[in-house]
Amino acid sequence: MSVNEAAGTRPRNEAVPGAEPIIVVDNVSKSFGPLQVLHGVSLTIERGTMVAIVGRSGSGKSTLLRCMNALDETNGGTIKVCGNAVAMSDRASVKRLRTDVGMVFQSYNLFPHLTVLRNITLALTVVQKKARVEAEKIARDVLALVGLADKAESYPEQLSGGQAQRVAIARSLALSPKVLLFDEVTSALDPELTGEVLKVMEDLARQGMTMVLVTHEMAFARRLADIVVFMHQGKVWEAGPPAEIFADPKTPELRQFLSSGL
Ligand SMILES: Nc1ncnc2c1ncn2[C@@H]1O[C@H](COP(=O)(O)OP(=O)(O)OP(=O)(O)O)[C@@H](O)[C@H]1O
Repeated sequence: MSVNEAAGTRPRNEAVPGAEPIIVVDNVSKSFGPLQVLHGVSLTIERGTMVAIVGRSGSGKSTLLRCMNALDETNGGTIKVCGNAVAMSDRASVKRLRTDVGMVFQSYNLFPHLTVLRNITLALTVVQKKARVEAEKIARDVLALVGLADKAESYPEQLSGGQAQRVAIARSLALSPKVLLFDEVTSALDPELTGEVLKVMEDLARQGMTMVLVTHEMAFARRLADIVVFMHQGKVWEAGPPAEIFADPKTPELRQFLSSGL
């Protein structure tokens, strides 16, 4: 099953001819009380690309991602997702955003009393009003996509952390999002489980899914991201293809970040 047929399979780190912007962040600021966390952030994310946001702890990476998905309100600037202006106060805009964007968090947020299959079909039947048979077909398809076809009847407590995170990814995929946001999805996992989640993300990227990830997995970003965004003190400090960002950092802040091994 292809997650984004229009983009198709292609090698990573290659520009998509005629790519269209899916997310446009323009001069966005965000404060929590007196603490200003984002300072005039601008960023364009094109369809079919993987963008990795990296930077030190507290540099505003997760806040930016949450603003893109209307989980945090901006204080200035604009964000458009699939042409839709994001505004937490506008219910229609948030509803549209929820169909266009899937988000996967560090914590898997699975319902413990529901099987894996029901965890995935829930939104399909309740939100998308699909018939149960159709919802289960979709759920089984996405479970196969993340390599967990045999876990449909399991309960979350019977899964490893890596499997639970793959179910969380499958649950997002089931809703056919146009873009997937990943917020440090491997940070809570042991190193041996991290690899299986990254493998699923790699497969999605190779199939052309538009993905934005906040990550500390620098080797993954270097190998697979089309664009790496380095955030520092609430600003986009440097952004570009991995070959530029990793091999030819322009600022001492990025050089220091890369050499710190984070
Ligand atoms: N809901 C909130 N209320 C108050 N302060 C917040 C809130 N969310 C984030 N912050 C603060 O905003 C700053 C940026 O946080 P953010 O989580 O965006 O950073 P980050 O770069 O993602 O860090 P990490 O890599 O540690 O997750 C931090 O100082 C954090 O304490």
